[in-house]
This record gives sequence, structure tokens and C-alpha cells, in this order.
Amino acid sequence: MVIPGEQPFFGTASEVRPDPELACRILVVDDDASLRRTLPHVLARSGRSFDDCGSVAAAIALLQHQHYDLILLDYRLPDATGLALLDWLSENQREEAVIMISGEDAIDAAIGALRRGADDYVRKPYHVAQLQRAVEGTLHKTSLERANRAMSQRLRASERLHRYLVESSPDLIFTLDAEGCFNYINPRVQALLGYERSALMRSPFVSLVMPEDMERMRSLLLSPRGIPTESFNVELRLRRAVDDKSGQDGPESITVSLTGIPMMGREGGRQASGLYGVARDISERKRAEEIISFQAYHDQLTRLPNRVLFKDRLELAIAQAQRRSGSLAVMFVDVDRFKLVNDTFGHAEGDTLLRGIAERLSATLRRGDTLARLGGDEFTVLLPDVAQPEDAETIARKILEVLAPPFRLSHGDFRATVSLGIALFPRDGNDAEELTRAADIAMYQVKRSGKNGFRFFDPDLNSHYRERIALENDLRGAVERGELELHYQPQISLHRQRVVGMEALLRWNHPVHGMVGPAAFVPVAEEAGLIGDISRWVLEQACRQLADWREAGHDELRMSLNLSPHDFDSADVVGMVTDCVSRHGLPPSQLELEITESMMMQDAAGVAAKVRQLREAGLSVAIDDFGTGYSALAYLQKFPVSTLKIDRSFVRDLEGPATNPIISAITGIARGFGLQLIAEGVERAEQVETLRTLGCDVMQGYFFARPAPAAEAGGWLRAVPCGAC
Ligand SMILES: Nc1nc2c(ncn2[C@@H]2O[C@@H]3COP(=O)(O)O[C@H]4[C@@H](O)[C@H](n5cnc6c(=O)[nH]c(N)nc65)O[C@@H]4COP(=O)(O)O[C@H]3[C@H]2O)c(=O)[nH]1
Repeated sequence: MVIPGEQPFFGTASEVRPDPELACRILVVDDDASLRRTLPHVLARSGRSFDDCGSVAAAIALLQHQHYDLILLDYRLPDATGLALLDWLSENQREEAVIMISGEDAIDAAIGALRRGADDYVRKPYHVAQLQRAVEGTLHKTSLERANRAMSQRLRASERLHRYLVESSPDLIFTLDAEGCFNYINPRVQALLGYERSALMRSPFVSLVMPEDMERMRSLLLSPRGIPTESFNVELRLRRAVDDKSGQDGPESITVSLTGIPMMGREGGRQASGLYGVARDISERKRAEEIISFQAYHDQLTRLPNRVLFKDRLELAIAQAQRRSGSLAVMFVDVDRFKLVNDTFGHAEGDTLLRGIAERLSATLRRGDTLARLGGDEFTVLLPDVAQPEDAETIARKILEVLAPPFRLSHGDFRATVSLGIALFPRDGNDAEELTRAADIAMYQVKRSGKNGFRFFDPDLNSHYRERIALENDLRGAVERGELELHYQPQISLHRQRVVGMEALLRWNHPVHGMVGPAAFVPVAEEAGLIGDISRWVLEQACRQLADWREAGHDELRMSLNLSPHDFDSADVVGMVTDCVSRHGLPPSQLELEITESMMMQDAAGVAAKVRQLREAGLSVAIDDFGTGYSALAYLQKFPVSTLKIDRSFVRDLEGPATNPIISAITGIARGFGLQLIAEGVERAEQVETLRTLGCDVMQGYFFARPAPAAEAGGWLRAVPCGAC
């Protein structure tokens, strides 16, 4: 369809109103030269201009280059009659008005002229006033005709424009009669709903409405009062035609936003004579809204309800149970050793396992139950209708059973077990939070007592675990919230009279409890699977600090930091450390990782191999509590460490020079294996003396300095802490 030009429908006043004063050109065609001279004077008016000529041929020559408003045409001309010029004008579809002036008596001449399109006929001799009247009258008439033509043209253009706008609208536009039946509908209906326009004419609008919305629309459109008299906007679903030809079924309906505007009767009555409706297809938007809302309330990985939706459902179930004095159960399910799968086989395998577990759990539960994934390896179950605790117990057993067969992962089969805690409403809590926490505590008790089982909440153990769980919850996100800090304790060489190393020691600046030591939270972090992130943070901070101190000129300084046994569970501990060291441009030997003797003894995740790789990468490795375990010597063969730290307990028991055979043995071992030796926990001057005489040079302890923030520790690099002086 051609888009009609956008002209204003109402032209300017001057365009449509006839105005005799308007500029106008008049051509006088007469062989009488004196008449040609006189007429312009006689007919002169402001805005009028005149041309003249004496023959038909001369007139045609002028008309080929010029348009006139009026021609005063003599009948008899030397080369032809004025009729010839009239013929020419008509052949050339010219719009000039013509007044034929003639000396012919015969009425036929006048009739002939008027038939051929002359607008008026003046017979010679004429009175001047007669000619003037004829001229005025003709000009007035032609200007009226012109205005009329312009108006019709605009009307046509406007009609085309409006039709175009309605017919090519992306929205469905229609009108309904007073009975709610279509009496106009634009072609868009074909594309949107698949119906022929003609098929819908005279049929009721509600026949297109889906059953879910039918009642609403029926009462809106077909109330006893008839079509509504106020505009309205509703969302509704319209039925699509079944496409038999293409065989494609497509969606059964589309969702539209319908704006209805009543068309009031012409008499200005209160009754609407029909309805003008515009329906916009909002199916896409609706679908997007549904997806967004699904994502907001569901876990992406398993597509199970998430924490928010679970809480919502639980609150609803509690309200219902309260009303009917019923009971319900909440289960907290935590996958045992999940972190091991994730760390050893990678996240993709971890995800597969979680999806598999979610599927099996879903299949075990009934329709009304809710299984949710809270995040990580934690699932919760809401059993909204349990008559007695045994019912929940039966389901818990079923869950353990259904998980028993191994899961097939690409690395091989994995037997997943879960720890499951159960809380009952109203016995263990009155609201969603209390119940979930109680189930969590019960689950935690299962974990502590060997995992792979279930347990009901036991209020006697409540307060202890509550604290513990609160700590764990606080600890989540402590890194992001910037609550962790590193303090540094100097390691001093007596011989060199300076600080040769710093041990990075973790602190948690808790918003309520203040500065918390690692002993209070590192085990919790390890159990909760949070230690990996914390260790990564410690490594990053310590390396950055060492790089700063090196830049300040302390380029021989060594940095020690503690790794958790759990860090060695992770496949990429070596990569993580070497990457961090090289990112900060540190010589690897300047970073010392402290591991404990117990880690070596367990060697569960191949600690020995990883220590070897770390050593091969040039890093230093220290045994932190050397001498506290057994068979220390045997381990030294297997673990190529670089440093032994004499445990605090031996230093504490030092009584006098050479009285401690263990320390003598350790110093001997260090010498024999070519290892560095550090005594830790040195608190008194006598201990310093004894250690010195036993051959231990590097010491660390409160005697020299307590661990302190980097700014203070930096000061010891310039002036050795006083104990060493
Ligand atoms: N009584 C006494 N104690 C002294 C003396 N000199 C130092 N200490 C304390 O002894 C601990 C030495 O650290 P550790 O044996 O590696 O033992 C550390 C280490 O095993 C662990 N830890 C510390 N920071 C981290 C860390 O970043 N990651 C991991 N995984 N564990 C850490 O927490 C343990 C305790 O750390 P802290 O509470 O900082 O306690 C530190 C330190 O403050 C002294 O003269 N007398």
C-alpha cells in the first residue's frame, strides 16, 4: 500500500476561501488592438495582471508557457474562431476560465461556446459594467471551484491516511455494535489470530475470548446495561484459529491488552451505540514476565523452587496448618562430601550430581510436597500434611533409600549420601524461619555423628548448635563484606639481628563479637566448605603484602601462611599458589606454606604429591607442629619440606639449657636434612637463651611481638622488636 502524504486535513484559510482580491492573470485574445489596450484599464483591480494577443495561434503560444485564471476570448479571430482555442483548452485539460466575447448575433454561437467549456458569453457591443460583472462572476465561480477541488483532494488524502493507519496497524483495531458483535475489524486479525476478517463480521466478540476470561468479558461487554459507557483496559486471552492448512498448531491463544472506548450515540444519549477497541498482542511480554518470575523463584540448575519460594510455601502451609490445627514437617537435606565431588571432578560433575539428586528426591515426594534447593548442596522439603512424626520418618527413610544406588558421573559412579534433619510444626517452631533452623540443626547433628542418616530436631542440643549455625551463617560472605584481616607475626634471626620472616595469621573482625581468632572459626569454615574461598583470600592478601614489603626494600623477607588440610582436597591447590606468586612477581622460595603433621599422617588427598609439586615449583613448605605426631622421621622422607617449626608445647616445657631431648633431636634432624628451623611460642628470655644454645636461630613468639596488622608489622622490619635486642 502506498503511504499517503501527510497533509493537514484542514488547509490554511487562504487556500480554501475564494478571494476576488487574490492575484490573478487574465489573457485578452482579440484582434482589435484598441480593445486589448482598453480592457486592462476597465477591468483593473489590485493583484490583477493582463497579457494580450490577437490570434488563436498567439494565444496557444502564450498558454504553453503560462497559466491564466481567465481568458477573455473574442469569437472571431484572424486565424480561427475562438471555439478552436476552447477545443485546445479542453484537449489540454486546462483549467483556465473563459468568457467568450462575440459580435455574433446567433444564439448558436453562444451555445457552441458554452458547450465547449466557456464559462460565460458576452455579446458585443456590451456595456462595460456588463463585462465587469461577467469577469467578477466567473472569477468568483472559478475560485470557489478551486477551493472545492482542494477540499475534496484533502478529504480523499485524509481518508486514505486514516484507512492506512487503521489497516496497517500492528494492533487489532475493531468496532462492535451495541450487541457486542464485530462491525469492523482490521486485517491484522488474520496474522494475529488466523481468522478471515469476513468470517468474524457480525459474530460476537466474546466468541474469540478463551474460556478462562469469558465470564469477565461477558459481564463487561454484555451487561444488562449494554456496552460499557466508560473506557476500560483489560488483559485477556484470545483464541487463535486452528491452522488446518499448515498443520502447525502454534499457541492456542494470544494474550492481549485491550482498550475499549465506548462510541456514544449521536443524540448525545447515555447509551453507547458501540465500542471501539484496540487490542495489543502482549504474549511476548507475558512470556518474558513468566520467565523472569520463574527465575526469581526457582533454582536455575535443578529448576526446583528456591529459598524465596520455599519460604513462601512454608508460611502458607503453616497458616493453613494453624487454621485446621494440623501439623507439618520441614526437612533439611545436605549432601555429604559434595565439595569433594566439586573439587575433585569439577563443577560440571557437581552440577550433574545435584540434578540427579533433585530428580530422585522429586520422584520420592507427593504432589503437594515442596522440594526446594536453597543453594550449594542444601535441599529442603516441606511436607504440608503429616499426621504424626512417623510419617516424616517414613519419607526420610525413602529419601535415603532412593539415593542409595550410585549416580553415574562421567568420571565413574558416585554413591551420594545425605544428612537429613527433620523439624515438626508446631512442636519445634512456630514460623518458617524457626522450623527451617530447627531442621538445619537436626541435620547438623547428623553430620556430626557420622553423616548418612536422619534425625528429628532435639531441643536439648538446640542452643549449642544454634550458635554454631549462626557463626557459620555469619561466616558466609565474611570475605565479601571485608570482615577478614591478616595480622603478621615476625620471625626473628638472633644471629642476623633482624626479622627474616612474617607469619600471616587470620583474624575475623566480626561486627558483633569483635576480633575473632582463627581457632574459633577456621574449623567451622572447614566443615561448612567455606575454607577454600578464605584460603584463596589469605593467599592473595599475604602475597600482595609481601610484594609491598619487597618493594619497600625488604627483598629477603619470607612470608609464611597456613593452609587447611581441606585446601589439599582441591585439585588445583598447586596451580592456585603458583599463579598467585607469579601474579605478584614473587620469588616462589619467599613464600612458605605451613602444613601440619596430622595432614601428612592422613595424606588422604595425596598431600605428599602436592607438597612435592609445590616444592618443585620452588615454594617453601614448613611443618607447623613438628614433633607432636609420630614417626616424624618417616614423614620427612616422604614429604620434601623446607622448614620445621618446633611446636609451642616443646618450647613451653623448656626448663634449662640442653634439658629438652626432643628439641635437641629436632635441631639435629633439621641439621641432618638441611632444613630451616623455627621455634614458635617463645615467650620468655630464658627460652630464647636455651633455644640459642640448642642451635636454634630463628624464633617467633610473644617475647618478640604479638601478631599485629600490616602497618605495625612493617615497623618491625625497620627496627627489630625489642625482645631481640
Ligand atoms: N601462647 C602463645 N601463642 C603464640 C605465641 N606466639 C604466637 N602465638 C600464636 O600461635 C599461633 C601460631 O600459629 P599456628 O601454629 O600456625 O596456628 C594457627 C593456624 O593453625 C591457624 N591459622 C591461623 N591463620 C590461619 C589461616 O590463615 N588459615 C588457616 N587455615 N589456618 C590459620 O590458627 C592457629 C592459631 O592461630 P592464632 O590464634 O593466630 O595463633 C597463632 C599465634 O598468635 C606465644 O608466644 N605464645
